Amino acid sequence: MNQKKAQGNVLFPIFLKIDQLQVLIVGGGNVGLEKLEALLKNDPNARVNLVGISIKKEIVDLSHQHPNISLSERAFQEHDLEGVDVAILATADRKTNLEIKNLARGRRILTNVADTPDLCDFYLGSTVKKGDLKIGISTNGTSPTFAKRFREVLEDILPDETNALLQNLRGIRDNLKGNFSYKVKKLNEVTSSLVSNK
Ligand SMILES: C[C@@]1(CC(=O)O)c2cc3[nH]c(cc4nc(cc5[nH]c(cc(n2)[C@H]1CCC(=O)O)[C@@](C)(CC(=O)O)[C@@H]5CCC(=O)O)C(CC(=O)O)=C4CCC(=O)O)c(CCC(=O)O)c3CC(=O)O
Ligand SMILES: NC(=O)C1=CN([C@@H]2O[C@H](COP(=O)(O)OP(=O)(O)OC[C@H]3O[C@@H](n4cnc5c(N)ncnc54)[C@H](O)[C@@H]3O)[C@@H](O)[C@H]2O)C=CC1
Repeated sequence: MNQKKAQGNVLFPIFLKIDQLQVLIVGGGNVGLEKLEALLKNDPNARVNLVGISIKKEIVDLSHQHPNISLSERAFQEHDLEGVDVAILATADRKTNLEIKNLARGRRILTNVADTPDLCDFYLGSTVKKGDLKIGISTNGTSPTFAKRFREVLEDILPDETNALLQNLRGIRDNLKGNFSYKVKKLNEVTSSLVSNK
């Protein structure tokens, strides 16, 4: 058995500011569209350039609604990687994906190759959002369908007031005077009822 699978999920989660980073998507088909939608669902101001020999109408429509999306309807060219922080490869051609992945690696660009876990530097996850709260779900590539279903469960059970609670806590946090450990103690006190009524 693969050593990584034996250890469980060793992926390190981070939350990216994709309105400040430049994302490249290569491929303008169904998967390119899905990945673009995933980015825009998280941040409508995501900065994305999408390159595809042909580009689906739905992608063109999205680009009209989002000022930070640019489209290049042509084959990928190496200069498309200039200034790119994160790349998502979604052409239907494994060889093309591999070639672009190697060029991206040479530039130390973090790359996701749809459908090809072996070539990915990172995986996309399912995400749940309630105002300022965001939960990322990863199954280590084991079952994206589980990630999707679990997202739906969390979306159902998290009350809409979750964000109001977060904002109240922000208000308390902003008004607390004192050193770090005092603040931790106070914030633990006011939130203790969230965990003690089991
Ligand atoms: C490794 C990973 C790499 C990556 O793409 O980043 C990957 C890989 C693969 N996906 C495949 C298939 C499907 N992927 C989905 C859906 C999602 N896939 C996503 C992420 C990931 N998919 C990464 C791991 C995430 C994790 O750790 O769980 C989500 C979470 C995020 C997103 O893509 O935005 C999004 C749900 C978003 C949501 O709704 O919340 C569905 C379900 C559906 O569409 O309804 C199916 C069909 C059913 C099935 O196969 O399960 C296949 C086989 C392809 C084939 O057989 O041809 C592979 C390749 C392989 O496993 O070898
Ligand atoms: N991980 C995932 O979630 C999934 C991944 N996939 C895989 O993703 C790949 C793409 O699938 P689809 O979008 O459905 O295919 P598609 O055929 O609809 O789209 C492929 C796109 O890539 C473009 N393309 C091809 N060569 C190119 C090049 N050299 N430069 C720029 N653009 C180029 C085409 O013009 C087209 O827009 C397939 O290999 C599929 O198996 C499929 C389903 C799920």
